[in-house]
Amino acid sequence: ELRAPPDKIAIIGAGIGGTSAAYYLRQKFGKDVKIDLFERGEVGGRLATMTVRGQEYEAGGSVIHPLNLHMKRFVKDLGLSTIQSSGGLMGVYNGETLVFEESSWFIINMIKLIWHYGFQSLRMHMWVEDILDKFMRIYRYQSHDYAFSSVEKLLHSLGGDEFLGMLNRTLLETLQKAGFSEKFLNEIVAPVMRVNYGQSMNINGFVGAVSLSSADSGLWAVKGGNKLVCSGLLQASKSNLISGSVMYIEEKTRTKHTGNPTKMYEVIYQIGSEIRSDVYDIVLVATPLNRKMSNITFLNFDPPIEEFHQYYQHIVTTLIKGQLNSTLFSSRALDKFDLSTILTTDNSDLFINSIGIVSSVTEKDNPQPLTDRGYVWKIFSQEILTKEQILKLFLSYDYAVKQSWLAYPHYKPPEKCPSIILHDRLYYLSGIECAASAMEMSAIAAHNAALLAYHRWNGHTDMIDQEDLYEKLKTEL
Ligand SMILES: Cc1cc2nc3c(=O)[nH]c(=O)nc-3n(C[C@H](O)[C@H](O)[C@H](O)COP(=O)(O)OP(=O)(O)OC[C@H]3O[C@@H](n4cnc5c(N)ncnc54)[C@H](O)[C@@H]3O)c2cc1C
Ligand SMILES: CC(C)=CCC/C(C)=C/CC/C(C)=C/CSC[C@H](N)C(=O)O
Repeated sequence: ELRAPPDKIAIIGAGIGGTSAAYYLRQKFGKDVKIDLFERGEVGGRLATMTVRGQEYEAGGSVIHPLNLHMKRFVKDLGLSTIQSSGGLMGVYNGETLVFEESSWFIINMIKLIWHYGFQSLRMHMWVEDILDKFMRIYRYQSHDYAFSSVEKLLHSLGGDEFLGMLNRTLLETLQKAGFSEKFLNEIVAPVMRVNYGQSMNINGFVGAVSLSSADSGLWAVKGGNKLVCSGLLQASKSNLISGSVMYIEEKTRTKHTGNPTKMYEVIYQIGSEIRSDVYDIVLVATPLNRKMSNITFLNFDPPIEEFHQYYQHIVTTLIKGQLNSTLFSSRALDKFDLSTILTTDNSDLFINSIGIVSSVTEKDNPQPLTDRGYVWKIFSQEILTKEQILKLFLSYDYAVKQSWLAYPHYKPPEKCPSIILHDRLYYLSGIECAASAMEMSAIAAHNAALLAYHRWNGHTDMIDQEDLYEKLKTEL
């Protein structure tokens, strides 16, 4: 039996987490609930574009895995189009030389990989596929409406103790134990961690596997920019966008129309210089809770809401239109240099994590030079590049634009993930980033939080934290 739906729900943050939460909450609670979505910056959050010579390029979250089914579903439901990310040829630079270079011939590439690393590349592919296979169980659970009250319980339901173990050990320990060689780890795995998460192989094994899955074929992006998914979900959910910054959330007792005193949440926010507030039955926080990023204070909760101190990694995205100084990486002249992405090994002397040619958000998979003076290159670095560093990388350039991010958690296993249930009807989505930060992870957390809020509202405890779900759903068929 269902209780009357809540009157009002607040969501804080209009990135992919907050907007997909609005979408799923609307599906569960129906048309009558009022959903307010608070955003202090741009809708999209870490999905954003930068403009170079009138063309837009992804500056934050850019590629989506072919098996990221929530993202795929959003694009379909919202009537958006996709673009395949081709990537081109990749090389790995160690500060002195290219230690590995892809070939455009599939067979030559295979021979090169086997020559350098034996069959480790194939073994790695199989290791990642096995993890992805288990990870995919989440779609089955969520399509049957099951929810989890913690990130650890969610991961355990997917991959049992193996997944929890991955959260508690470094990728390096996990892969060394699995028998991968130092050479393969340093020359192939570490560069993938640097381009994706700006960190070393000391990140947890789970995020390491997510990162390695980005080497699969079939990656894609949304035509016009990935952030279109967020604006589309906002519109489709018929939520009310409030362009303000949430400062406090306070527990309050209010007498509702039933005449009963009810615990509610007051959200106090700032628009320009004006402070306003409103009360809600349910609140979802869809932004990392720390002083530097969201700066939200919880008032008068008993017991108090714990403080979160997750440190987020600083990453700079720089887009440069220019002619690469290929001699920095190889003795070959520019016209013989066919790499379009250069990853780097874990070398502290290097001032970039990666550099690669990028397509605009409207181009098909084959990037074109904007003029004969060069392609647009995307560089990831730990710090803002100096003019001297840019001039080292490019023979000439005529446009540069940058964006600094507190991009993703600084992973340091063992990871203790923050609670999803912060208080009776107060939920936290972004804690899932402790396992891995990616668009799909935020969408999964959003679906889970919407289901959790719905079942807890209606007292459906049997739909929460069910053990052995995989077996149960198998026999249900
Ligand atoms: C450079 C970079 C590259 C990436 N590449 C990829 C990739 O290729 N593929 C992939 O899957 N993922 C990628 N990611 C990760 C992905 O972008 C994020 O995991 C995802 O976008 C997080 O979405 P979110 O909604 O959870 O958080 P966010 O996008 O951070 O949204 C939170 C929102 O809350 C708002 N907010 C914060 N505090 C307040 C407040 N007090 N009041 C009101 N609003 C507030 C913020 O302004 C923000 O818009 C990348 C990230 C970065 C930075
Ligand atoms: C969640 C699962 C199962 C898969 C996601 C795989 C994926 C697309 C990971 C990428 C994560 C990430 C943070 C990438 C950052 S850099 C992306 C890209 N190389 C770029 O150049 O922008």
